[in-house]
Amino acid sequence: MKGNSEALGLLKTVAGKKGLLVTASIFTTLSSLLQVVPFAAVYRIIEELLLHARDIGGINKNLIVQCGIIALLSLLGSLITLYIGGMCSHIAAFNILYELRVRLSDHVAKVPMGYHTRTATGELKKIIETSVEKIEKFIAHQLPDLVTAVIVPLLLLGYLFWLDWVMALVLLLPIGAGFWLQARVFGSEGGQKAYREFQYAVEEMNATGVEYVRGMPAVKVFGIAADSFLTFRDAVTRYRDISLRITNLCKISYSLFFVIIGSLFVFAVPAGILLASGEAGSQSFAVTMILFLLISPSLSAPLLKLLYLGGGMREIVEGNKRIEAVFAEKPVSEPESPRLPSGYDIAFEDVSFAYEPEDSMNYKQILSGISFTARAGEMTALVGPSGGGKSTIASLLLRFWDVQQGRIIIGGVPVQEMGTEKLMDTVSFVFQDVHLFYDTIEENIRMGNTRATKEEVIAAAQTACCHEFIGRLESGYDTRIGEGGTYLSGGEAQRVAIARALLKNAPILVLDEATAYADAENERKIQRGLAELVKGKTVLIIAHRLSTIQGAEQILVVKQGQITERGTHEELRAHKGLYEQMWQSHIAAAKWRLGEETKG
Ligand SMILES: Nc1ncnc2c1ncn2[C@@H]1O[C@H](COP(=O)(O)OP(=O)(O)OP(=O)(O)O)[C@@H](O)[C@H]1O
Repeated sequence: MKGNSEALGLLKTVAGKKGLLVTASIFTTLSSLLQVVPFAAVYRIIEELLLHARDIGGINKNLIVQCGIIALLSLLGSLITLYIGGMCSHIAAFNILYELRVRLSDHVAKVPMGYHTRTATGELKKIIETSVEKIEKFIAHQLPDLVTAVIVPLLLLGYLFWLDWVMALVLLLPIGAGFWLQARVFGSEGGQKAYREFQYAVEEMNATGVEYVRGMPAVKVFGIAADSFLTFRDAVTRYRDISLRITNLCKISYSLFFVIIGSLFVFAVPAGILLASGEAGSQSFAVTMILFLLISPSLSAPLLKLLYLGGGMREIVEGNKRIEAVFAEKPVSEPESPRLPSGYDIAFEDVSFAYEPEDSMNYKQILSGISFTARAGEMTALVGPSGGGKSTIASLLLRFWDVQQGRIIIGGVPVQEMGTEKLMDTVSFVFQDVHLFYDTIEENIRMGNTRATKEEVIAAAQTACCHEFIGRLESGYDTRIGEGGTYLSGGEAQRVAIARALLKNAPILVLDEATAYADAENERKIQRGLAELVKGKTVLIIAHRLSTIQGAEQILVVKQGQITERGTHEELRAHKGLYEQMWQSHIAAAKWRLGEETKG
């Protein structure tokens, strides 16, 4: 049943280009049929030659020329039909590939963030790249090859049976034995399990390899050599072990298959001699014998191809299973008729949340009973110890995850009922770790609003204090990030993100304040950009430096998933709780920094 549904999934993938694929199959079949015609022509020529062996002059030359022309034209026709079939299958394949990649990328952008946290980047990359690529290989190359590899031997065998069924049966026996040996290994439970393990080992090696390369700074800083990077090394070791196991498993059946199928004529010879002894002198038998010897190698080639195609098929069925698994991942739910918010107040009502489901081993309650209102046009700051749940609160507003209990409401409408598009239009997010895409600076800023003109992009960059450093780059706004060693400093990247958000101009702004870029000049510029950005918006800021949020209308202290204190800066200081302790540490740190600076 399971195998069937996988095959069905595969068929579904290719069904979209049915017309082209049927045309490809018809032309490839036609090409296979035409490949057999020269054998019939050769048969007629040999027959004619033997018939007049003692009387060369009596040979019907016209017949021989006709047969030769037929053989040539058939070969030419076979090539042309193969070309047309190949073109159709390639056009179908690249279109399917394109559609599949677009559908996959759209889908992965719609699934909850939980999926991305669970799934290694390398694994997803392999699915979108390699598994999809294999489908192209299958449709464009293997499907026509498969048609040829099945039809040509069937036709040739049919022809041989028609010529001499006993000798054809002698040839069929080793072919049957060869395939039986293969099926015994790869059809067995052990063989299939080994193959599945092999696929997982390849995937794991891919995923850990990507992580290893991405983690190169840590690898270098801590002096971790490739050999001691345990997960990657383990994955490579597992890949080697399973590859050796599979080689061991199929070495006998593979060698026997190769030897038997590759030397079919060897079986035709003794059978022919044995049969000939009964009909010595029969001319037609001699012709048949010669033809058997001629056709046997042509029979071997497509059968050997079938062996490779079998391996390819297994790979794409496995790859397709993974593609199906990505599609099976449920996207974030969308309302049937999205509702528009009537304002931009944010309200968290008794929100509780855990990243893992309750029955999971890793279950941990992250937020419990969070309730607050962030008013439109005001700044609400989230402060508190590391790991308290501040970023989690912010990401729930964007529906990176859905809450398990309670509601998050914007302008009177629960976020689930707004629809993702409207929600994303309503909220801007400036992350602590800014992600810049491999594109020009201009396009990186324009991501905030794809319809913005160049002038608007420049105006946003000016307000966010980026214009100056962009002007210093050789290609200005056309500089491609990551190309020719052009990378931005943390502070510069943060200002590009502010420019993006300015361009988007959404009424709600979530800011994850950067902690790392503390040099005074950068800090001043970031603050200037931010001051412009927050004007008139509902601002939810995750603050690490309390000085930046002193003026906030509301400060929420989040500790161990709960709001433990709330109020303005003055109210919280007067309360003399955790906020006051944090404030004192902040003052002390600021004094220490000032001391260091004056010393320097
Ligand atoms: N994707 C995730 N999957 C599982 N657990 C997570 C995930 N992200 C965060 N957590 C856990 O949730 C808890 C709250 O983390 P969160 O990042 O919200 O805290 P925070 O207050 O923003 O911390 P910081 O100030 O250090 O950024 C932590 O225990 C963290 O380990």
